[in-house]
Amino acid sequence: MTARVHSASYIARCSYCVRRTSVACDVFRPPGLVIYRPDHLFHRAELNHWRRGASHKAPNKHRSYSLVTMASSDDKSIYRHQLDCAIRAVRLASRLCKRIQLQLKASEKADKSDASPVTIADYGAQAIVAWSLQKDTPNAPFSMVAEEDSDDLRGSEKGQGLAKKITAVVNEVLSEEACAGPKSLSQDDVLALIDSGGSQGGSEGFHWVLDPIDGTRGFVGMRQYAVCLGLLHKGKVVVGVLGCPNLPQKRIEDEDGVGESASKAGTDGVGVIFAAEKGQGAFAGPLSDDGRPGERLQLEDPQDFTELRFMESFESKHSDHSFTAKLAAKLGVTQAPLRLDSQAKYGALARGDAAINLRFPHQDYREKIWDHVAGALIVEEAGGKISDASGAPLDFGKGRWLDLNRGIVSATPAVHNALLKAIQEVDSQPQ
Ligand SMILES: Nc1ncnc2c1ncn2[C@@H]1O[C@H](COP(=O)(O)O)[C@@H](O)[C@H]1OP(=O)(O)O
Ligand SMILES: [Mg+2]
Repeated sequence: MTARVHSASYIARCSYCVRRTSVACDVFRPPGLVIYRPDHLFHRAELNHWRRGASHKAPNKHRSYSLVTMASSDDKSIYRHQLDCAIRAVRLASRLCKRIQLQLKASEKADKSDASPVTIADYGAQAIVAWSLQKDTPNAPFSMVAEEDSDDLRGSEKGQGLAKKITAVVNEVLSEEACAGPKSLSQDDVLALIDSGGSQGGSEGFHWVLDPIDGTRGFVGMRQYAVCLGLLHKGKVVVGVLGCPNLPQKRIEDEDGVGESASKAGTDGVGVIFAAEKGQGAFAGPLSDDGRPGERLQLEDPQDFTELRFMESFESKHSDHSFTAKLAAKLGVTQAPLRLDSQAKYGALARGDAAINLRFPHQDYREKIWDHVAGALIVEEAGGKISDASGAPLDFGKGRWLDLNRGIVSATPAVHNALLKAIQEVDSQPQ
């Protein structure tokens, strides 16, 4: 279909390698569809600049071309680059979390009711993700909707003491990173990085969405937790990454596979990263490897609903276990539920450890977008479905909150349909 194919090169800043570089414009198809080499993606601001007018010149003297519009294939190239940035950020933050959890585990005298280790890990992971994303996209406008802010770290003596410890551990982790350079971050740098997560999000533009440690109770309890990072574009999730340092790399057969798993973190077979890009599938792989995870995930509906298993929160305070038991009975499910903390459940669903993930918080709990953005895309890209309890899609473009009917259900497609029906039936039963 291509009328004529030109090839050209010009100088631009490549946001992949961050250097000024001569880049081939491999294919140019009138009336203006431009496809860039996938390994050299341009900074968004430059793309926008080119986008604005109907007839911009390529940014050097070599040749001029009419870059009329960037087709959606270019958005996809941006997503691919952002996915790589997100994977790097999540791996780095997971390393920080793992380090703190193992210290907590090793300390005989650790006071498990002391909230400071998880606090340090939470803030530290947020700072590291912000640092890594900003480093990888140096000229892009940066917007991040994240759970933490530094208010509690600035005023009191205790807060300042925590800020000092957070800064130390962030620098410790960065000092092992070749790309971090020799300069360490000051306490003010770290607090500013934490506060860069204060965006309100919305349905326009790009927004990173971060839960630095999802499942804080799982983290303290040495069970499951996840570093969860997603990217919204025009209110839709286009990139999702979950770092699950304590999740077995093999499918979980029963709860014994995930009990107190912190001691196994970092050992062979433990620690998984899930990654998905809109329209390009979901993948899983070892958290300790480099690069994109390689195992493609593809969900299939089970033949026999009685054989399937559902997942729910480990904490009964977070999801109504008695309601989910009624739903399971309605579907004819006989297996005991798999109870896991955090969005690790979405990853486990996407790779087929269980066919359903149910979340029915108690009344008055208001969901936040960072608790579902990354996991939702991973489930959908693996071929699953996610919605609220009425079947409505989740709208992540309304700000920091996720307002919905009640509950969030995700499952393989046919099971999801059956679930929505079962919810209606259980709801209409006399109490
Ligand atoms: N009362 C609550 N009801 C429902 N979810 C809650 C409640 N309190 C905290 N959460 C959130 O539930 C998520 C964990 O769910 P699960 O138990 O399924 O792993 C976490 O994001 C946690 O928030 P936070 O991240 O602030 O700890
Ligand atoms: Mg959370």
